[in-house]
Amino acid sequence: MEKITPFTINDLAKVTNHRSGEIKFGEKMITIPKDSDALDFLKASDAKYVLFGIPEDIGIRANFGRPGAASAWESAIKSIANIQHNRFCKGNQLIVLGQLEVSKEMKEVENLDFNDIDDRAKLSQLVEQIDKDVSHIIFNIVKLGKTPIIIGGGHNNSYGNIKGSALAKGKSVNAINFDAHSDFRILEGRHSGNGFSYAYEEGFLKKYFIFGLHENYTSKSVLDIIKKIEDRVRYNTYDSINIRREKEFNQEMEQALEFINDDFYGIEIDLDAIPNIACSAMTMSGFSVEQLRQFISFFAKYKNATYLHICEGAPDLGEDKNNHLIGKLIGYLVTDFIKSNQHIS
Ligand SMILES: N=CN[C@@H](CCC(=O)O)C(=O)O
Repeated sequence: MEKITPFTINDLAKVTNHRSGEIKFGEKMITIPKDSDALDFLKASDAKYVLFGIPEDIGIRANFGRPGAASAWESAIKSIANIQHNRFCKGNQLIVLGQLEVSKEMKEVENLDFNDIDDRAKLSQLVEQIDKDVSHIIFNIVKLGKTPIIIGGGHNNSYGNIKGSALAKGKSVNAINFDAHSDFRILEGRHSGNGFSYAYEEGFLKKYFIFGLHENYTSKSVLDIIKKIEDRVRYNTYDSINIRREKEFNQEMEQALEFINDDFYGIEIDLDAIPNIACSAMTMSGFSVEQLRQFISFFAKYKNATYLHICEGAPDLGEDKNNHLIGKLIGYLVTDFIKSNQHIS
């Protein structure tokens, strides 16, 4: 776990806005004490959820996307620290582990150009390095029986989440992905558009359900590939649910659950499925924030739910005056997950 920059009690105090008569998450969340071994501390702690940030957008750069997702972690932790600790949700269920140390890599990619073949190869190599670190950290958290809540970063990190979970569980795992895109693109070198196809190909991902694909942004070749493996990879489309109303949102969630709930599963949330959220692939059409919150609440309430990953939000691509909103949204999603999951032992 040497690639983690811990989030200290002082860091937490700095982002918590104290108000008399109120108790904020930042006053109750648990941090790893200085000089203590993170794994030993996690093992001894009663808290079930481990919050971990991945402040990178290298996978997005390697996918010809718009950088900015590296800023989501800072925005999210500031918002989460200021959620009220009360009877509905308690801050002391959360251990703030810290963030993946990627500052050197982020510096290295600053001037790389996707259109240059050598630069592109370099970007993919760095994504592979991040994959190793993420899978190692997720492996350790899941192995201890804890539930990681991961704030990205690009959707390339689905690979490390799935691999780490599979290694910890000793078998391949399932995933449900709330996303406008399949991220099941060809194995052309790692980037944010092929985390699931690499995890599938390498035997870490067993069954995969993509919830709410945007028909306009899914290629014929990906649709053809998925069709051939429909015993293991299924999807529905946003257009068929919310536009043409051929399918019903709640029934679709039930069907997706039936598909993935035969084993451990990860919950993957790509914020580019939600309209007007600053993201690399920002959209004006998609499921509402309420539908996303209901989705997380629904899939979190089963014992097979192994982790939550929220990614691709990019406050740095948003309006200056309201760049706290993505963090605030992530705060809602994190607490929706915990509220629904906390009763499972
Ligand atoms: N994680 C996002 N993946 C999408 C991005 C699409 C885009 O940049 O337009 C994909 O590769 O399909």
